[in-house]
Amino acid sequence: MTHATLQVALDILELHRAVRIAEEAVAGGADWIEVGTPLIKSEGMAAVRQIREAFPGRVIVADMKIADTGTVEVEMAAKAGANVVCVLADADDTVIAECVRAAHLYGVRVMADLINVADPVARARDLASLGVDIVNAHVGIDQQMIGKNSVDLLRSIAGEVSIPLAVAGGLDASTAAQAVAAGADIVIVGGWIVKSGDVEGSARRIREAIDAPSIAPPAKRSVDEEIRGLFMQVSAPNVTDAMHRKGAMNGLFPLTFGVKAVGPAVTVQSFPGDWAKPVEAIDVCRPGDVLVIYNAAATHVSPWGELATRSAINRGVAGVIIDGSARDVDDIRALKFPLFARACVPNAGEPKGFGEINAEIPCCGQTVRPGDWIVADESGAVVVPKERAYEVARRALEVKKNEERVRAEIARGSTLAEVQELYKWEKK
Ligand SMILES: O=C(CO)[C@H](O)[C@H](O)COP(=O)(O)O
Repeated sequence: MTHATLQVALDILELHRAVRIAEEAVAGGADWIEVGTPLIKSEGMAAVRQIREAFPGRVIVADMKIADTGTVEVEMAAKAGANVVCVLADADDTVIAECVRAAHLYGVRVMADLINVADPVARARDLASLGVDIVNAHVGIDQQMIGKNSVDLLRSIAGEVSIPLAVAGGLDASTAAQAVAAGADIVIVGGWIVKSGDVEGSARRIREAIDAPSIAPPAKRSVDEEIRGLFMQVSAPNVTDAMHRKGAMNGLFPLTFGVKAVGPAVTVQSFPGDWAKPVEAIDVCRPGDVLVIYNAAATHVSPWGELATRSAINRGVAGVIIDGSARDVDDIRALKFPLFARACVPNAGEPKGFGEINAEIPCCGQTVRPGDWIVADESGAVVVPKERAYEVARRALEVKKNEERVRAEIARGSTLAEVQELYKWEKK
């Protein structure tokens, strides 16, 4: 049976939470405890000291990401209680050599982090010959958001060096198992454990996956299917958080409840009272599209009603957003069709045929182009530029994951200000 080491990465800012989370992760089966770079930046070597005190018998890893002054940084981490100290693989050879010398002096090991290295195979060989103890096939959190994969990186270096291999970057139970099958000796997991609402249970699932890896081939999905799958898991607030509080449409209300609209936009430029283009646009939609209609914010006349909704359902339209009004809201609610508008008013207008389908439009304070992604729920609607849709969807899932652990801590009696140490982080 394989026994890879499970290293939990404490990538959080608050030391009091880090100790508790580490206890739960160890109870779930984590072997090594990493004091993550964000925790070191937030709390300094006090974090390494405190984790060492709390876990006297454990291997403690200090993710210093050393780029310069190798001796000083290895020394401070070792003296604080670390057994393994991390250096950037891309640091100059002089830095790596200094780290190795200092590590020998203080009886600790050096792990080199391949994040962003141009030629990982060649660099892994150099690192081994420079005396590094462990090479880490690491894809950073920002790189994960654009689809880079740490198991692919691990596969590229497996068998190229004889020192132990670690792997890190967005791993969950399934990818951790793949990593062990690909040759990982040390599996490093951050977010999937430490941001979880059930840290112990998540660590246990990873432990079981790496101890008895059963590898199901990942299902092949198009990028659009992946984006939709990700957006379906998150809320409109998660998405705007992921976009640094941008993208939200103003003045828009959900007119139907308990339903959500996710999909690429088909846009309509129309004029108050003229419902021809909004209705013609239904026939342009593919299943899963969201119809986004600019109707000049009119609140005295509706370009959309029940019959249009029934047509849209036939085409598989995922929802409708109107910078204007809608009518027949009672019937549309009964159809459970996602509809968002500024107002409801019973007046229809005339099908005159002015306007345009699939042109760039303004909508409730945002610009929407055909193919931009829409995520709309009872909090409102967010538009995501199509070029960033995958990245924003991944980041939105990170936002959601971050909230899981915070929610669990509030459920245990903490307040939000306590969990996030709000006073400490106020801008000075
Ligand atoms: O070093 C790191 C980020 O630079 C993380 O510790 C590492 O990526 C593991 O965390 P996650 O599983 O959340 O990716």
